[in-house]
Parts: sequence; C-alpha cells; structure tokens
Amino acid sequence: MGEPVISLRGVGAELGGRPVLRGVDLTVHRGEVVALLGANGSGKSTAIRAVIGQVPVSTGTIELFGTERARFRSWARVGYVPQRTTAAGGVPATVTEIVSSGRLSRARFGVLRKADHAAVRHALERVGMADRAKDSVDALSGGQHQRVLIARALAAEPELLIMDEPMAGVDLVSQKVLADTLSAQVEAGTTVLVVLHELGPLEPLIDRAVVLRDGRVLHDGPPPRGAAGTFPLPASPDPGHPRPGHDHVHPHAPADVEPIRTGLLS
Ligand SMILES: Nc1ncnc2c1ncn2[C@@H]1O[C@H](COP(=O)(O)OP(=O)(O)OP(=O)(O)O)[C@@H](O)[C@H]1O
Repeated sequence: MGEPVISLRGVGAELGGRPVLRGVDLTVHRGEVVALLGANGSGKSTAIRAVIGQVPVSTGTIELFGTERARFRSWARVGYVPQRTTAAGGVPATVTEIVSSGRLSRARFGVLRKADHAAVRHALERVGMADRAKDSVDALSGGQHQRVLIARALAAEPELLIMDEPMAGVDLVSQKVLADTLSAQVEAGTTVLVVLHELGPLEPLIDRAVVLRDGRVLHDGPPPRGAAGTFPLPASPDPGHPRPGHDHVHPHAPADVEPIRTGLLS
C-alpha cells in the first residue's frame, strides 16, 4: 500500500455552533480510490471541505501528502471538484476560461504558457468538451457543466482528486464520460476521494468505502456490492438516518432540465 495522501485523525468540526464531525479517522493511500458515503447531512461534504481548508477543524489533525494541512502549500497537487450548485451567481465565462482557471496554480507568475494551454485543451478533450471550448458555460446542460468542472480540476494534472458528488444530476451520457475519464486517471496513478450517494457507474473503480453517520465513521472497508448497495450492517434504529449506501434523498435538480449558472468565478 502507498503512503498516506490524506490523513484525518480524530477530526471534529462545528458549523453554526453544532458538531458536524465527531472524531473522524480516515486515511487515503497513494493510488487508492475511496468513496465517502452516508445519508444526507452525515458530514461527507464537511469532511472533504475540512481537508481542503474550507472548514475549520476543532479537534484532531489533518495531513495532506504527509504535511500538516495548515502548513501544506502544494495545492497544485490537489484537484477539487465541488458539489454542483445552482444557487451561486454566475459571471459570464467561456468553457476555456473556466478550465484555464484550474491551471493557474501550475502557471509561473500566474501567466499561462504554451504547455499550460495544451494541458487545458487536453483536459477538455478528456471530458469530451473540446468542441464547446469557446461556448459560454451558461449555455451548457447540467452534465456538460459538471464535465467542465472536472476538466478544470484535471487541468492542473493533480496527483489527488477530491470530488463531491460528481454524478449528482448528471445525464447518463455525461456519467459514462466521467466514469471513463476517472478510470483513465486512476489507471495513471491518481489518488481519488469521492463523495457519492450511490456507487453507480464508478463502482468498478472503488477500492474502499467509508460510510459516515452523524459525523462518525460507521464503516471503513470493502464497498457495498450488488444492485441494492447494502452493507452487512444492522438496520438503522432511526428512520431519520437510513442505512448507508441507499435511501438517500437528493435535492439536486434532474439532469439537463435547464442550463445552470456557474458560481466558479464568484
Ligand atoms: N454552513 C453551515 N452552517 C451550519 N450548518 C451546516 C453548514 N453546512 C452544513 N451544515 C450542516 O452540517 C451537517 C452536515 O452537512 P454536510 O453537507 O457535510 O452533509 P453531507 O453528508 O455532505 O450531506 P448531503 O448528502 O446532503 O450533501 C448538516 O446537518 C448540515 O445541515
């Protein structure tokens, strides 16, 4: 097994004065693909936002590539795909502009050069969006928008990809493109931590599943297999907290109902 790329030990976090993470231990080793599962509100997004420094930690430690997160500076090694949102205000931007913004962390003095433009083009090709390079992101479907967000993360050629529900609200064609893209990344050695509400088309890629419930790790081991996606766990005693891996309600808009606005530049 490779060295730890992400390491959380006893991590606690509070939001709005309420504990959301309650002592989370989670390690992702180099080359691993780990799915973070759990019911709505179990703390999945908060856990990965804590990893990338968007949520302060009240207890415990987080390390990235063996460095304490507060001292970690090599953000170009990390690609982050946030949970898609329709709420953020959009700034008109083209597909290329959005994907190029993901390359800035690699560009010397913030200036994109030939190799950077080539990396941006390559990332767009990988998600099948090269023909939309000049289009405004406001004109894209939900699934296409998600492909652009992933191209933006890939443009920096990260060693670690952290994704928050990349398949949510994404049409089947885009799901297939994303699964193939991710598969190629994993093949090339990229480490992946991905929040999912069901394994779906990514199932063959997942090495391990970590299931959260109420901000605690309920399961860390083999992913649930089979159509039902169930774990060998007792039924939830609390109907408000259904069993992990299913019974998960999602507020996301159905795929491709209307173009969504991007909040990437806001
Ligand atoms: N900014 C915030 N302020 C206060 N509470 C928050 C905030 N963000 C999240 N929470 C609360 O923290 C808990 C965990 O939220 P989180 O988004 O991490 O869950 P999740 O497992 O990712 O859920 P989902 O599957 O619905 O995306 C929820 O109860 C949520 O209401």
